[in-house]
Amino acid sequence: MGAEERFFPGLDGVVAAETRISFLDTVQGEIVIKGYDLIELSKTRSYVEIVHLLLDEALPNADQKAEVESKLKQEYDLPAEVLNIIKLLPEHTHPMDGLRTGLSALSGYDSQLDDCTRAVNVNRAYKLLGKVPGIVANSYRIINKHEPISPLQELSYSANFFYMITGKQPTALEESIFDRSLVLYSEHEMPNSTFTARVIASTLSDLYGALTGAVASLKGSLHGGANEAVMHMLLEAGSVSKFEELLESKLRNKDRIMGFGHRVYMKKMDPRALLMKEALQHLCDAKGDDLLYRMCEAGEKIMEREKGIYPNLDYYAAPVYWMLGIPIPLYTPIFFSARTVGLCAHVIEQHNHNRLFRPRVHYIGMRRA
Ligand SMILES: CC(=O)SCCNC(=O)CCNC(=O)[C@H](O)C(C)(C)COP(=O)(O)OP(=O)(O)OC[C@H]1O[C@@H](n2cnc3c(N)ncnc32)[C@H](O)[C@@H]1OP(=O)(O)O
Ligand SMILES: O=C([O-])CC(=O)C(=O)O
Repeated sequence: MGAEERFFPGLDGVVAAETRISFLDTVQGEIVIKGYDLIELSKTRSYVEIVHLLLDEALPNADQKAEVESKLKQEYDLPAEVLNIIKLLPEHTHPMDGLRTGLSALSGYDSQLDDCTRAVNVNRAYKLLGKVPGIVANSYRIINKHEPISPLQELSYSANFFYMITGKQPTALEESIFDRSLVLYSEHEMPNSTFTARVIASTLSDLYGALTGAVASLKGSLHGGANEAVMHMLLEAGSVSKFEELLESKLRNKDRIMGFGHRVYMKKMDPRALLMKEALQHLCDAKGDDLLYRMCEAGEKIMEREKGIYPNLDYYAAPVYWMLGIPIPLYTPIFFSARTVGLCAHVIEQHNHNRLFRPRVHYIGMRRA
C-alpha cells in the first residue's frame, strides 16, 4: 500500500509519538498526566507541584515544592535588551506576538544553546518558566505604553503572575482559581502546539525555537486563541437572550462557535471546562453577579441541542479570566504560560528519544508527460 492511501486529513486519529507524559483516555474519561488524573491533581495540587511532576518526574514533597518555587523566583529577571526589543513593536501588536518575540530573543542569552541533554534542558525549562510570566505581562504593558512591572518575590509564583498581569494582588479565592486554571492548562497530550514543538525539536533545534513555534500555533482561534474569541462573543451579546440570538444566527450562517468542540472530546464536555464552570460560579457568587454564568449555560444548551457539541476549556476559562479582571488580550498568553511546562516536557522527551518527523504527501497535482 502506498503512503498516499493512508492519508488522514488533519492527522485525525494518527498516533504521532510514544510518550510517558500524558494521555487523553477517552475510554476511562481521564486526562492522565504522569499516571495521575489531571482533574484530581487540579483539586489538590498547585501549579508549581505540576511543574515538578512534569520536569522532575514525581509530585514534590513540601521541601521540594518550596525549592521549585524558589528556583522559579530566581529566574524572574529579564534581560533589559529583551524588553527593549519588545519596545520596538508597533502598538497594535498582539501580546502573543510580543511573547513570541520575547521568547525567541531569550535564546541569545543561553551560553549552552547547542546542548540538548536532559539536565541542561530541564534547567533551561525552569529558567523559561521563571521568565515567561514577566514576558507576558510586560510585553502587554510595553505595547500599551505602560512602564514594565517588577515581580513581587514575597508572592507565590501564581499570585505574582496574577499581580503582574492585573496590577493587583489576588484575594485567596482569586489566587486559588487562577492557579487552578494554570494547572488545567498545563498539559494535554498532543494538541497542535505540542505537535509543533515536537516537530521543531525533532531536527535537534533548541527549546526556545520549539516553544516559539508553539506560541504561533497556540495563537490560532481553533486552538488557544478561542478563549479570547469566547469573551468577545459574550461581551458583544451582553445578555442571555442576545447571546442565544447570536449563537443561533452564527449557527444559521454555519460559523464555528468558539469554545465548543474538540478533536478528542467531540461528544462530551471537556472535563477541564467543568471545573472552570464551577470556578465561574464561585466568582459570580462572590461578586453577586451571575450574568456570565447564565449566558454560558444558555450557550451550552443551544450547542447541545443544535449541534450535539460541548464546551472545551476555553469556553469557561474566558469568563473566569474576565471575572478575575484580566485583560482579554492576555487570555491566550496565560494559556501559553501555563502550557510552557508541558511543552518543555515534550521537547525534552523528543530530544531524548528522537526521530526526525518527516511525513509524506498524497500528491494530487498534475504530472508532466
Ligand atoms: C483548549 C483548546 O485549545 S480546545 C480548542 C479550542 N478551539 C475552539 O474552541 C474553536 C472552535 N472549535 C472548533 O473549531 C473545532 O471543534 C476544533 C477545531 C476544536 C476541532 O475540530 P475538528 O476535530 O477538526 O472537527 P471538525 O472541524 O471536523 O468538526 C466536526 C463537525 O463538528 C462541527 N463543529 C466542530 N466544532 C464546532 C464549533 N465550535 N461550532 C460549530 N460547529 C462545530 C463541524 O462543523 C463539523 O460538522 P460537519 O461534520 O457537519 O461539517
Ligand atoms: O488538545 C487539544 O487539541 C487542544 C486542547 O484542548 C489543549 O491544548 O489544551
